[in-house]
Amino acid sequence: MAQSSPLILRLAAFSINAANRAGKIIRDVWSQGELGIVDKGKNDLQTEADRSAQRCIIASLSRQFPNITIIGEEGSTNCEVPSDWLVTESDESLLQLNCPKELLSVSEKEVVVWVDPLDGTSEYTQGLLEHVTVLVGIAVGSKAVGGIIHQPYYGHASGAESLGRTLWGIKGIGVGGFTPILPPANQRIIATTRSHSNPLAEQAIEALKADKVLAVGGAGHKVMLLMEGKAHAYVFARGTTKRWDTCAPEAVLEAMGGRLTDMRGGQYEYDQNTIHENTGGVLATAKGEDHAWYIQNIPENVREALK
Ligand SMILES: Nc1ncnc2c1ncn2[C@@H]1O[C@H](COP(=O)(O)O)[C@@H](OP(=O)(O)O)[C@H]1O
Ligand SMILES: [Mg+2]
Ligand SMILES: [Mg+2]
Ligand SMILES: [Mg+2]
Repeated sequence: MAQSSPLILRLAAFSINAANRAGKIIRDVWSQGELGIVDKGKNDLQTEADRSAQRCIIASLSRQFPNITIIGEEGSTNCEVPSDWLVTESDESLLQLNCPKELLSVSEKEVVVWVDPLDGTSEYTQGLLEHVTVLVGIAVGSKAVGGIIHQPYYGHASGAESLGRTLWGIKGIGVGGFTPILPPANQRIIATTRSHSNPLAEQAIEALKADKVLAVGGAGHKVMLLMEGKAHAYVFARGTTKRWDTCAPEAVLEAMGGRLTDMRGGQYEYDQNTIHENTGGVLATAKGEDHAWYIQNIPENVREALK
């Protein structure tokens, strides 16, 4: 790895390969057919794919970057992993990018990486494989600055021979791995949860009078819909996603001009001492300038409930 590249670029370049490796583990667990499902709470599933993908990512990252803080959804994990899960190479194309001044001299101690090894577990267990993503979010201080979203089953529905793609974004640099498309003007398409709604979350969606509501799995998947012009907003008026669900999606979306905040427009913090719950819900827009409209049109009782 080119040691001369700034840490943020080396970390993002390495995380791309780690997320790709985790995606292969997710496909392997699925095709072997033993999902090993555990319910961590109420409708809060974990599978062997979540556990193994997290071990792969954390073991690989912590060997390469021993002084960064890594927080993964599936808790502290045993870092002894099969040798073929250990990633050692990076996606070289990122190392040549121009790094913005404010990120040039970031040190490992300032970095927190938020890992969601498998986002959309509920949908994964039901075979809705295109909803699944692997999320690696990079925070400096309390800000989400970079994100990797790997979609292990991209191409599955169209019968593609080689599956998977990896999207990335770094604030101040831009995005890669896909072509950003703005959603159609004069329409309102809203993406929301498929498996974790409640009456308050439904009330918020109804108040926004969408032309179409897309109820799909995964925070990563919903933000991808915004980035590819398939939805205008992602609205989830419930405080049950966590920082690893939003760190990478926020960074990639904001690197291309969108926004992701709580339902009142407040930015989440991603430093190592922050709480994990996104207690204020999730509001993301493809065009950041639309954000204020959504905040204004979300009923006051919903915003109050998510304080
Ligand atoms: N009530 C709840 N309980 C557990 N997890 C929840 C939840 N509401 C949202 N989440 C998690 O937030 C992410 C996005 O939710 P959704 O797909 O419903 O929009 C998923 O991440 P994971 O699949 O990584 O756990 C989901 O499990
Ligand atoms: Mg989960
Ligand atoms: Mg998740
Ligand atoms: Mg997960």
